[in-house]
Amino acid sequence: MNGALFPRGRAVVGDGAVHVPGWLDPGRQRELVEACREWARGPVPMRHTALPGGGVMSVRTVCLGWHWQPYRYTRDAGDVNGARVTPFPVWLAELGRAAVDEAYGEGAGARYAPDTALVNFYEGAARMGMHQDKDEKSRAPVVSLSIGDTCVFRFGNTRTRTRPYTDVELASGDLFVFGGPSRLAFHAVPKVYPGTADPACGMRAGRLNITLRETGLAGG
Ligand SMILES: O=C(O)CCC(=O)C(=O)O
Ligand SMILES: [Fe+2]
Repeated sequence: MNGALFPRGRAVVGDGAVHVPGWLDPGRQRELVEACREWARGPVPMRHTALPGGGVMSVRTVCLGWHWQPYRYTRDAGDVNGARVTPFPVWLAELGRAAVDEAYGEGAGARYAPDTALVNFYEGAARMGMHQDKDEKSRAPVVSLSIGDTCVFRFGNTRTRTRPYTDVELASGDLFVFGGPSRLAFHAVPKVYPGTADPACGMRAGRLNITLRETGLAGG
């Protein structure tokens, strides 16, 4: 229950969108934080993604398996240092399958084969505006894992970047899966609450979010 005064329950936020609070225990969170620290070192360093309009994203991101840059996936990080991205670990795909099982029921994750992860680090005033995850050819679910500070995760609809949407608090250890009719729903992180992370998660400050996806792209 994470010591919360009001234990947060599992919630279906939309058709195919499931929030499972506290899915990762503190030991698993610390392992993921350690892995993220390693991935952030390179060969492609964690960076503020440059946007086509000239701005940069406020979060810092490092990718596994395939490198995402607006708005495509490549093996090499042409917009950073040209290096090939860190391979997608087998154990992370297994965690993804367990997450899909947890969200949709035993066996649902059997064929889930994520081949890319975006690791986002939010510190200070970093946030993320309303967008769809639509650069993947596959429409397999997105698995989202959160560690560190609690945030507001805004989960909207597939038609507009405006209402109706639901604001959900994602805390350290929470799982959120969106697939099926919700796969292309607009979503955002309008706010992170600084200093809300339980130190047992392995982070002193900031928020980590790892999304697992299937690119639907072949080979390498
Ligand atoms: O940080 C989050 O919870 C969401 C991240 C996200 O939407 C993305 O990386 O596309
Ligand atoms: Fe997203």
